[in-house]
Amino acid sequence: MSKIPVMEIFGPTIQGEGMVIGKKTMFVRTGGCDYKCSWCDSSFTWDGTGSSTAMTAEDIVAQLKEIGGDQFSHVTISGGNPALHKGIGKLIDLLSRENIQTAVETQGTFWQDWLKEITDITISPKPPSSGMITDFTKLDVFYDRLSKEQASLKVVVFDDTDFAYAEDIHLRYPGFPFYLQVGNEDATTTNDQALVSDLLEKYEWLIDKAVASVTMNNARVLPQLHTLVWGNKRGV
Ligand SMILES: C[S@@+](CC[C@H](N)C(=O)[O-])C[C@H]1O[C@@H](n2cnc3c(N)ncnc32)[C@H](O)[C@@H]1O
Ligand SMILES: Nc1nc2[nH]cc(C(=O)O)c2c(=O)[nH]1
Ligand code: SF4
Ligand SMILES: [Mg+2]
Repeated sequence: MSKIPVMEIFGPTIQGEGMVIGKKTMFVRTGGCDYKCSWCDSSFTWDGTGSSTAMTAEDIVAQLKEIGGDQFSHVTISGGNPALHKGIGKLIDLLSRENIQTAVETQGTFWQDWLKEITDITISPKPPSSGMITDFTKLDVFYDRLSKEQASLKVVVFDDTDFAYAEDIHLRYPGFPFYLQVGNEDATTTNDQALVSDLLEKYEWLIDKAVASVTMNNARVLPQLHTLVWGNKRGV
């Protein structure tokens, strides 16, 4: 049986980003990533500063229940890149048997067949400011294999170059619902007041960019809601 490296399990909280923003959900955060985004807000999953526990799918379900009780019916799997782990297929299976819906956050660099069984898939290709290079042949696979009802694209934007990249992504994959997300430039500060005021300013900037762009006529522009509420706190 293939175990899953788990960094943290938390919730219930609300999904703070993307296609199911506001939805009550539990989170399972896996360890390991094939990217190293310059601004990653979860770098402890891959830079050696955090530690993971190898868990079976059954262990994870048991811990979700221990922490969340019966106060949840949706589980979001994030990371790191959860799509590195084959064993998540079993977890999806166990959760769906209990009528618990699932969501995944991934950058779209690795395919797993279990992705087809996920209710809400957020694919988040990375713009130039991340320092990562997009392999479009890999993203094409996601576009071809996933239904337009279950998946969406979300691009985090820090500057004008990122916005132009977001336009390219949206134009290349017009069938997927498209989300723009405000980038958090300081994912370590504990000065919540300054952070929130800065993020709201960036949100207004991103709204203005989207409003002025014909390409973005069908896009949704979102903040990271959890950051506005809890700042950079972990496990919320
Ligand atoms: C931590 S990642 C984990 C999942 C997967 N590796 C990915 O990037 O899609 C979850 C989401 O947080 C976003 N994110 C990471 N750092 C961020 C930051 N500093 N500001 C805004 N969003 C960020 C990512 O783009 C992604 O959409
Ligand atoms: N509330 C909340 N919403 C989130 N949406 C995506 C998250 C992530 O780190 O992947 C996240 C997170 O860590 N917390
Ligand atoms: S792909 Fe996701 S988890 Fe990996 S470094 Fe980038 S933002 Fe962080
Ligand atoms: Mg996060």
